[in-house]
Amino acid sequence: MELEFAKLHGLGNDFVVVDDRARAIELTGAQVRRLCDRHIGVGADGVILVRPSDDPACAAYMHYLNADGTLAQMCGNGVRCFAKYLVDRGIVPSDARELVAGTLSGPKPIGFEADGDGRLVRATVDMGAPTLDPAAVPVRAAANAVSAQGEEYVRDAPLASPWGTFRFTCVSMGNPHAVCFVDDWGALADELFADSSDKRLATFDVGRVGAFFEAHELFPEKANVEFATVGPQGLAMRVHERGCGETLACGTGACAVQVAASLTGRAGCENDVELRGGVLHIAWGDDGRVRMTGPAEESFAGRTVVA
Ligand SMILES: N[C@H](CCC[C@H](N)C(=O)O)C(=O)O
Repeated sequence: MELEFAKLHGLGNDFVVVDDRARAIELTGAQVRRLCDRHIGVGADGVILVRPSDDPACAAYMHYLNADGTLAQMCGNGVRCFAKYLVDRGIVPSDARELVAGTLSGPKPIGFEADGDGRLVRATVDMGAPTLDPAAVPVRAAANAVSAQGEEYVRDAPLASPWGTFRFTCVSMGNPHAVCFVDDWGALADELFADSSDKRLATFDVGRVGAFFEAHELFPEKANVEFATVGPQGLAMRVHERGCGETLACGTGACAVQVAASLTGRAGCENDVELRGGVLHIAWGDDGRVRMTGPAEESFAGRTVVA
């Protein structure tokens, strides 16, 4: 099958975007994996199919597939790229300055800035309210689920691993996240985010450690795994994504880190979140909704064949 595609990214979290408004494309897991392969395919962290929405309020529907071919409920960087795809191609007028994206985790209102050529530059996505109920994240209830603001959630749950015990706070942004703050690791926190040649950095492989917890029995639908720290400039994180591996950025992950930092008293409700690919601004509002602001860029467009 021949596919026309556009390659877009949000802070280096990159996607193959395909216009499927004709609702004519069904990709197998093998086809998605081939498209995302960085040697024999286009190369990406995921595939976005732009589909018609059943909801008249939505400009279109984002069907998101991870690089391993699995379906995901939401993609924060992806939905900004999805909006850019719609605006840059005139599917949504650039002077509209807002649109609603349909997603598996519900409609997401998006406000955007366009440049003089009518191309989307930055967007603020209303990601909705986080879900903390363990059964809904989902995460198997852990002994240390604590009540906070009348809610039960999994807070700093200790999980053993070959590399030591990590404590996770579990949040859903439509998709499951396990957030570990390394602030109590002292020096390792700095090395985790520095390009240190220190041997401990070599042994602490975010991808390897993340993969261990991604598939942990505590997470029935697996989990996106974030390692974060709190600094004077705000929050910093690295992420191992479910169905993908370590990525340069993760929008829902940055939202989950912000929520977990606030819940556990480590930070206020609005921060810059530094990722390897750049900075997102995340605000958890008084209305309980999380808003994410960041860029979206198009790298190239092309045509490819998937068997
Ligand atoms: N791997 C995620 C989906 C992509 C999320 C990420 N790319 C983002 O920007 O939110 C999952 O399986 O839930």
